[in-house]
Amino acid sequence: MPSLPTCSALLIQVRLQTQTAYRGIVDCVVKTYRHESLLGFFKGMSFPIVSIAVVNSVLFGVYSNTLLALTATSHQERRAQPPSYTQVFIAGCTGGFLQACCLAPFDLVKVRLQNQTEPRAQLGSPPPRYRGPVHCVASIFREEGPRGLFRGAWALMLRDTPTLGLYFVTYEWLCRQSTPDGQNPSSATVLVAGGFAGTTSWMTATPLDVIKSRMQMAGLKQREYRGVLDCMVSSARQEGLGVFFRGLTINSARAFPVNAVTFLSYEYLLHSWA
Ligand SMILES: C[N+](C)(C)CCCC[C@H](N)C(=O)O
Repeated sequence: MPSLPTCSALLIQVRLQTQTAYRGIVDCVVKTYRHESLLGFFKGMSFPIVSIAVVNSVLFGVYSNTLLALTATSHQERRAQPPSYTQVFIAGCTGGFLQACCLAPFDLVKVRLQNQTEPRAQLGSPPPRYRGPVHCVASIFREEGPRGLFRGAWALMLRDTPTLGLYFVTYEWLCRQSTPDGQNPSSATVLVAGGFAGTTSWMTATPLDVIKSRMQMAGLKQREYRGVLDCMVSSARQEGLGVFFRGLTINSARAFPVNAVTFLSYEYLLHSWA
């Protein structure tokens, strides 16, 4: 997960969405590398390494337990009596909503650190605003209050609730399309269906992802927004409708391999524990 391609994709996505200094993906990569060296691409990634495990357990745990409650069929019986897509969607939305609550403060810290463009500490150069994740949490707490740690949380919940519903529906649908009735999907099917589920979900999530990142940066140097709607309207007025698609390419490309592996691990764990 914390590989160079993954970290760079996440960093570039956030910078393209919240800063106007870059002309596109390549320009952002070049400027980051020149100014901050290879290490610059890993900025803000130490917290996500911890939070990914927590957040994914909440998402998949809540999803499968909600499905269990809705259908009253255990995981083993599920291939013979598959849940309806509405049930899958509701369970996905529930998982998405609760994972967003856990993700909010971690994601805020990640975005703030990723947006620091200062090169690594050099003698005589002014230090960056945040020295690291813990210092970042403490500074936000001090400067913006405890609620400051949940800046952008509403936008995050709006982004994740429906799009994670769609995530599980896409996955289930693709698996059922390519698997004979009553059988378990093959590993190849799981990888492809998981990949497409990630890409579809990220494509639909991108407009609100831009708004979420901008709201997380507000309170620092950028202007304050009155809410999600205000941020949408003023971003679109100033930069045109294209603003809602910033980071789309990079989000969807990164999502394929990441979610292919995520679903393969999920299916593997379900079968080895059930
Ligand atoms: C809902 N939204 C599209 C935002 C995320 C869905 C996929 C989550 C996964 N951990 C990933 O990072 O790709």
